[in-house]
Amino acid sequence: MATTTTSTSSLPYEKERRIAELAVQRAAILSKAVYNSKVKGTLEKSDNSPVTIADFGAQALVFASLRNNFPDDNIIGEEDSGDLRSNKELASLVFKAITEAVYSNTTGQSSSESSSSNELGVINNEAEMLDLIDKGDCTDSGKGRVWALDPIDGTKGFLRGGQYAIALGLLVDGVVTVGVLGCPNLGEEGGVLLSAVKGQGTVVRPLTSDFSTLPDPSRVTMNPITTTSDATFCEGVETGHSNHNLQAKIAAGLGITKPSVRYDSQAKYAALALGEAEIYLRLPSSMKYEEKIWDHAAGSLVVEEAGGVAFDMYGEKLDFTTGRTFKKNKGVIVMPKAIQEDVVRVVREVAIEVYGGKSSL
Ligand SMILES: Nc1ncnc2c1ncn2[C@@H]1O[C@H](COP(=O)(O)OS(=O)(=O)O)[C@@H](OP(=O)(O)O)[C@H]1O
Ligand SMILES: [Mg+2]
Ligand SMILES: [Mg+2]
Ligand SMILES: [Mg+2]
Repeated sequence: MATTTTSTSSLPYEKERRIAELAVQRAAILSKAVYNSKVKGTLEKSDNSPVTIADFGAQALVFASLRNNFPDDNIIGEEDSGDLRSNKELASLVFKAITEAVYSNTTGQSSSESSSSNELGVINNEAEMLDLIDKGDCTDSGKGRVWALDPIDGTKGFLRGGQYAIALGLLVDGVVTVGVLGCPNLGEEGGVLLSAVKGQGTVVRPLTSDFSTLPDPSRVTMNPITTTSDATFCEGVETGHSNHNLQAKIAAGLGITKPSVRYDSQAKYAALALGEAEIYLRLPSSMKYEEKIWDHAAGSLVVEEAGGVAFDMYGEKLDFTTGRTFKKNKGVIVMPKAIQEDVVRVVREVAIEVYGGKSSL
């Protein structure tokens, strides 16, 4: 990892970055508390994917911070309160988890929390929590300021003690302008918090258990490789989310022989920004699946500001203007700028051969 210390001064989107970092850090503290408790409250959603107390609680906490500081902004969030309104017992467990992890005196964090809780927003009761969770129902991502939140990305990874991320991005007229990724199981003990503002680079800090503190940032840049055969892939763990056989074919085309790093969630983007790997490939297992914008907003900016690019599998820019899901993109490839031509050429050829051209979308 290449790091240099940066200094802070008044910059565009400074407040957005700071509030987003603190909000993600607070949600990370909650997620760790849920992981360490016996009750995870896991439910299966209609698409057969899991959701837990940590997903609902993190969404409520981050939205409390956004509503408190940027009340006019729109929000897109992965979760809604439907499953909690029909399961009062689970709703109470989510509120209890938030209260114990964030507001209770027993955590030893109450003094720092009380000084920052006004700024980060307080959730007073269960009804307020349920209403907050539903603030993420925006469907238009293309105009004005819209936050995109994945409260727990990689819920399966979270449940098995693997990688997961709390991912928050701010779109301004459909362009990702601020991106924050909290990765509690990545890098150093306690995890890392990465953030980027468009045009200002990417920084990393340790995630702390102190609600009001952001440790000093260090600048991060992707590994400056210039030859594809020097690259390591970062791939998903879940075989159903990405076509790993095709990825092997692409590896051969690029001369890549090193074993892939396998992580759940947007921790893959973080791994690239931190120099643990160089190429992230996500080829669709089904052309019917539309990628969610909250699975890529924060991560794509974190990588781009560290010297990379994020495209679809046809080598075109990710278009975040199409609502809650990508309608004009299939598959995602991420790499350092220096090798983008070679990677795009090889992936595009395979994509056209296997899935058909872009006109088939
Ligand atoms: N079929 C299919 N194809 C592609 N993606 C899917 C699919 N089904 C689910 N999802 C989304 O994958 C998100 C988790 O992605 P991961 O990066 O952790 O998966 S993987 O490890 O790379 O396979 C996961 O995010 P979370 O629900 O936040 O965990 C889903 O939004
Ligand atoms: Mg999910
Ligand atoms: Mg996700
Ligand atoms: Mg999620």
